[in-house]
Amino acid sequence: MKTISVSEAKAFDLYTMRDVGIPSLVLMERAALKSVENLAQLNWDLTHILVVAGSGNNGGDGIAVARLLKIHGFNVQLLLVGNPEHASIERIQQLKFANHYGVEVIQGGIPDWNAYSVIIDAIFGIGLSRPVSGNYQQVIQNINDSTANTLAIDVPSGFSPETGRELGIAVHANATATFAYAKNGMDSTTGQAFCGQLFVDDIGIYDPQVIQNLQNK
Ligand SMILES: NC(=O)C1=CN([C@@H]2O[C@H](COP(=O)(O)OP(=O)(O)OC[C@H]3O[C@@H](n4cnc5c(N)ncnc54)[C@H](O)[C@@H]3O)[C@@H](O)[C@H]2O)[C@@H](O)CC1
Ligand SMILES: [K+]
Repeated sequence: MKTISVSEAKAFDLYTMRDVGIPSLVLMERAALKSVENLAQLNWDLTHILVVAGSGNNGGDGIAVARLLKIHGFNVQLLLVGNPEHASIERIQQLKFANHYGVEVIQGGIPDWNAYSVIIDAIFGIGLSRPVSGNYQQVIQNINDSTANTLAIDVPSGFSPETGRELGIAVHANATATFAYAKNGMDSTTGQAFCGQLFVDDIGIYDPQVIQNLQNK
């Protein structure tokens, strides 16, 4: 299985948005569509879904997933974590889209984490850059302690694709929908323990070398 580093993943994202010109939101929508497709393939009990969204683009992916699930009539709720002042542009836009569809955003804490049959982990993706602490740590602990099945978006939050281990604490996902290519460390035994069943989803982001080869054909 081809695996890439975080810097490669970021470089491929940038190449796709800047050199190819596919907008970030388009990639985000494709990531959300694929994640919902993966969720449908898992045959899990989908009666009560919680999406936990961070303040970056991983959170943006998660909010888009919540919107799609809402449109399809699922009982889905959204918990926003992180500082809204630091929210990325796309994450703000995704919340606007979700509000248009009336996606329920939970204010305050979660009374019972075991009330959910599925938790979607969209806290951190490849932007994780330091050990998880504070409220994030508590939320990830709650996710791991809950009886729900967990689907991680792109990377289990807190898992470092650089080291293949957790940075402080990481989500133990039952499944992970990663985009473009598997990330380094995901194919190690620890990586598999954190990712669970791995889906590698094509969302239109490719290694530039692959594109060069096509152009030279
Ligand atoms: N436009 C794009 O680049 C795309 C990005 N995508 C998604 O966006 C993700 C990357 O998004 P971002 O780069 O916004 O980063 P993340 O959403 O992974 O992380 C959010 C922010 O958390 C902060 N952070 C990092 N470690 C932390 C810690 N330990 N405690 C507290 N805060 C911490 C960082 O400032 C980071 O920007 C990917 O994993 C993927 O899910 C996909 O939608 C594909 C398109
Ligand atoms: K995640």
